[in-house]
Amino acid sequence: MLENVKSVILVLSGKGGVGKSTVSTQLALTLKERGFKVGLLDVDLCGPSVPYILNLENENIHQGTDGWVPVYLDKEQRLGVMSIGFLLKTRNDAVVWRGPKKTAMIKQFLEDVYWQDLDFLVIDTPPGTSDEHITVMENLRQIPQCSAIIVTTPQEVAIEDVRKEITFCRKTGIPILGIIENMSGYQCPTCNECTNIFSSGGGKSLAEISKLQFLGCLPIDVRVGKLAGQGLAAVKELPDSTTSKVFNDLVTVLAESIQNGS
Ligand SMILES: Nc1ncnc2c1ncn2[C@@H]1O[C@H](COP(=O)(O)OP(=O)(O)OP(=O)(O)O)[C@@H](O)[C@H]1O
Ligand code: SF4
Repeated sequence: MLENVKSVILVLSGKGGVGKSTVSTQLALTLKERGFKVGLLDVDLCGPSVPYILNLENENIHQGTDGWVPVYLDKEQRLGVMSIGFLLKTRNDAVVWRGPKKTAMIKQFLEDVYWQDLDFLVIDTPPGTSDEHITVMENLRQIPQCSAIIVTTPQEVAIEDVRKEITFCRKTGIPILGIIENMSGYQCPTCNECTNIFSSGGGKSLAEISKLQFLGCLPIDVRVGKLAGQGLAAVKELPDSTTSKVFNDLVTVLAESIQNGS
């Protein structure tokens, strides 16, 4: 049930492993820290890692009178989480369902979860442009306030996949809020020096070419990697980090967008 949701943010990536779940969870945590009511929906059926990242692996979802009740990270219920991972016995249980069963499950997740009034619903989607993607997109097309953030890494191959993702979004009519470049250089935890291990700037130039907003570069930061499994927000634990700045700036953009109703 999405009637009580003001704004839906899809987090997309052209391929797996680029940090989509890290971005989805840190975005949801930053929104919560900034005082918004947030839902995080993990429909990445290939690798539902959100319960692990938020340290909610032993939690269960249950059916309430109004629908499935999300798992709340905090007593105040400011961040509710729903993931296919809650239905699996262990994180390593691969979801081997075939297409129709997967799409039915995603549809159910979009329609039958009882979200209380939310400012933002962040959706961690499966990588690529698969059937699951199309189901998510088709169901979200009708929501007036739905937009996408695309996550990429600086390398050429990832960028090529992102081009396909942009074309896909444009075809489905979902507005793209912008591009984030993750794993953009290695940030030394001791001196904060950032070293570009591979190339850099690919995400930014792709944003320019595609006439999209560039939402920032997130470096590889081992401290951010270590937050996974603990459910902690980089903006709170590492307030002086580049990661914290990028997420705070992104939330400022999102806050303005719901204020303006755009
Ligand atoms: N900026 C970063 N700094 C340090 N580690 C990172 C960063 N981004 C991601 N990671 C680490 O890289 C790994 C992959 O990240 P994540 O699970 O977020 O990617 P994904 O794109 O969601 O992958 P999948 O497609 O498998 O779901 C994780 O171990 C995560 O902790
Ligand atoms: S300056 Fe270089 S060697 Fe020194 S702590 Fe930073 S990255 Fe490590």
